[in-house]
Amino acid sequence: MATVNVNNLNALSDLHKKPDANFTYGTAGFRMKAELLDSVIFRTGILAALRSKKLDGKVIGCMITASHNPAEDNGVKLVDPMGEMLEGSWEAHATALSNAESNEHLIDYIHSMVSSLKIDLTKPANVVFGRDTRPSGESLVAALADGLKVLDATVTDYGILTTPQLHYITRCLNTAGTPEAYGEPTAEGYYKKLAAAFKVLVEGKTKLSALTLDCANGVGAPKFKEFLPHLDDALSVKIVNDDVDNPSKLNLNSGADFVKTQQRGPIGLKMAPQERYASFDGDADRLVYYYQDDDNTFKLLDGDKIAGLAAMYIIDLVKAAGIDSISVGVVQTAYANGASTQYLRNSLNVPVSCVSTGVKHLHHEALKYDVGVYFEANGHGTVLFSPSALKTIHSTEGSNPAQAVAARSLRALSEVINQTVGDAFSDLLLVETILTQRQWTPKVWDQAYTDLPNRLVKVVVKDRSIFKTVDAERKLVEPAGIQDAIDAIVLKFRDGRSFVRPSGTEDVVRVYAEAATRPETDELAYRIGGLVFDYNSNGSGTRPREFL
Ligand SMILES: CC(=O)N[C@H]1[C@@H](OP(=O)(O)O)O[C@H](CO)[C@@H](O)[C@@H]1O
Ligand SMILES: [Mg+2]
Repeated sequence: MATVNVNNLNALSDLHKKPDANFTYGTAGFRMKAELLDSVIFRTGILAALRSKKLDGKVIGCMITASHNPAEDNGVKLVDPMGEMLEGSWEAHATALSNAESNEHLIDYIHSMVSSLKIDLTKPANVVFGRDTRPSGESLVAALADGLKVLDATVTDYGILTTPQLHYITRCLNTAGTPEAYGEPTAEGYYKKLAAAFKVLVEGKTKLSALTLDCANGVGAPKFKEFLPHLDDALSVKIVNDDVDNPSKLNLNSGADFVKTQQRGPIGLKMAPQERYASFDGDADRLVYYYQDDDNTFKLLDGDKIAGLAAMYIIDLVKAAGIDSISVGVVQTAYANGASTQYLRNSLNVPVSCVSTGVKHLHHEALKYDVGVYFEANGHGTVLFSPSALKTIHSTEGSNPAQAVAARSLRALSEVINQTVGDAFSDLLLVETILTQRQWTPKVWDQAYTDLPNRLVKVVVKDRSIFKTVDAERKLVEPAGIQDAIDAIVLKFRDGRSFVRPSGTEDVVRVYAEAATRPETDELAYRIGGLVFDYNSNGSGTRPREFL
C-alpha cells in the first residue's frame, strides 16, 4: 500500500496549525469566522485530493465562501464530480480530519481512510477551486493549495466565481468528451450556454420592463455584469448593491437572506409599485423576488412561489408539446408555506414530497421524478430533468407547429436551468422566461395563492442536541412529551402549523409557525418559543420578552 509522504505532510501542516476549536462539516460545509479556518481549509484540500483519488482521478470542486453570512466569516464546501454536494458519508471524514489534534493524528486518520475506503494513493488527484469576494478568500486559497500539495494533486484555480459556476465547471470537466458533456468548463462557457437557451425561450416575445437586481454587494454583482453582454438585448436589468470594493457591505441590509428573513426590501432601495425586484445572496445560489403592491405593502415571492411558478409552467409546456410520459414532482421542506403546498397539490395536482432541511436532501428526492422541481422557501433550488425525460424532450418534434415550439422551449429550459445545484442566475432566467412568455407582472404571478402569515423564531438553549426530530423534521421525539405540548397549543389556532428543530448551521433551535392571521401566527410562534425555552429549564440567557 502506498503511504503519505510524512515529511512533506509535516512541513506543510506546520504552516497551518489547528487552533483550539472543534469543527463540523455540516449542511453548508465548514462555515465560521475566517480567522479560525486556515487549518480546516488546508485539511479540506487533503480530503479533496483523497476524494478524487478514490474516484479514479475524477475532478473534485472546492468552493471557498460563506454565502449569506457576514463579511468576516468564510467557509468551504466540496463538490462531487457531477456537480452535486459531497457525498454524505464523507462529511464525517471532513469533520474528523479537521479535528485531528496533531500531525500524527492527521496522518493516522488519512491512512485509516486509505485502508477502510480502499483508496489507491498512486491514482491521480484533480481538484478545481474558486472563491467569493470575501477578503479572507485569498489567504485561504493558499492554505487549500498547500493541502492539495500533500497528495500532489493537479489543481486549477478558477479565481472569483459564484458557487453555482464552480459546480457547473466541475460537471463540465468530468463529462467532457462523453455523450453527457455539460458544456465548456469556463465562466465564459457557462454564460454562453445560459444566454443561448434564454434567447430561444423569449424569442419573439415583448420584453418586460427592467428588473432591479440586488446583488448583496457580493460576487453576483461582477459576475452578472460579465454575463449581461451575452444576453444582447434580451433582458433589461438594473443592478444595485454591487459594491464589492467595500467588503464590510457584503450581505449587509441586503441580499436574499435579509429580504426573506426581514420580509422587506434591501435598506435604501426605493421601490415603485408593480415593478419587479430580485435579490441574490452572497454567493449567488439563492434568489428571491419581491414587489410593492398598489397600497405600498411589501410582497415577497420566495422559493415556494418560484417552485409554484416553475411547476405550473413546466406542466403546461409538457402538455403543449403533446408529451404524456413525463411527470412533474415538487420537493419542499417543512418551511414551505402551507398555502404553497395546498396550491401544488390541489390546483396543479402535482405530487409534493417533504424532506429534511438542506439542499442535498431536496436534490436527492427530486432525482426520483421525471422532472423534479425543488426549492427551499429561502430561494435555493433548481429543476432536475431525468435522463429519460431529457431523451423524450430531445426526441419530440411535435405533430404541429405549436407542439414543436413547446418542445423546443422544453429543450431550452433544460439548458437554462443549472442541473447541478440551485443557481440564482439560472433561476432568475427561468422566472424571467415565464413572466415574459405570459407577459405577467409580479402581482399576477403572486395571485396563484396567498401565503399564510408565518414567523420564524430562534430560541437559544443550553444544548440543542437534545432536540431530536422525525418525519422530515416536523415532529420532536425528544425531549419526551414536548411534541404533545406543541400539538395541544397548535390545535387552538385556525390553520395553525408549527414545528421545532435544532438548526444545522447555528447554535439555536428554530421554531416555525403559521396560522390564519398575523396576530394568531405571532402568538403561536411566541407560545411555542416560550415552551421550548422553558422545557426542562433548557433555555439559555434571558427569556426573550415576546415569548408567551
Ligand atoms: C430555516 C432555514 O432557512 N434554514 C437554512 C439553514 O439551515 P438550518 O439547519 O436551519 O440552520 O441553512 C441551510 C444552509 O444554508 C439552509 O439549507 C436552510 O434552509
Ligand atoms: Mg448561498
